Amino acid sequence: QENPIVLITYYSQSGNTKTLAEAIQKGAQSVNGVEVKLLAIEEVEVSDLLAASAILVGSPVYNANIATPVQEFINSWPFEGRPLKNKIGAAFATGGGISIGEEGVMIDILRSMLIHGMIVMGGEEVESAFGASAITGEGSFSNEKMDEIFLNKGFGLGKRVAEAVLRFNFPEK
Ligand SMILES: Cc1cc2nc3c(=O)[nH]c(=O)nc-3n(C[C@H](O)[C@H](O)[C@H](O)COP(=O)(O)O)c2cc1C
Repeated sequence: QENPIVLITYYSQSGNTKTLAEAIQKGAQSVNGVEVKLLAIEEVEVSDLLAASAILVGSPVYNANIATPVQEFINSWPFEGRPLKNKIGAAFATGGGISIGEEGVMIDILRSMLIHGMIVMGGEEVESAFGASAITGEGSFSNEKMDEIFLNKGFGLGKRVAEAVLRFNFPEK
């Protein structure tokens, strides 16, 4: 039998959300028994969504909201018959500044997932309760390299989602 698939997908203009997605990928890959796929949203086919047992979606914060291409991507998901029901869902986001949008963006993503009947979850620690988020442009977090604190949140989210997939092992609809 093939391993269940964890799909990590993101939109990223300047690379930050992709970097966080890669940390999530490492966390998911640290769990034996799952296949991990990392794709930009524009590369995702409906078949990728249907084949996945878990879907993690990441967006940059744009004017305190989810980036439009990410919302359009989610709006394109198949809904008739609710084929994404019972898949595990999680969110991640990067924002330039502290407390100017990332939490809202993650909640927006989780809300859309709930409409699809997905089972949503957050990260490992209370600091990633809504998902993994990173600040990329304020104070000491404006470095070229993403701060370790955020990469660890990403790793923890990926690991937790992969473990949940194995634990629940939802039957395919
Ligand atoms: C049009 C636009 C609007 C933005 N608005 C916000 C905002 O409201 N709050 C915030 O924290 N960051 C904001 N940012 C900063 C981005 O969220 C941040 O740089 C993010 O890490 C970019 O992700 P990326 O490198 O994956 O494209 C904005 C960036 C752009 C381009």
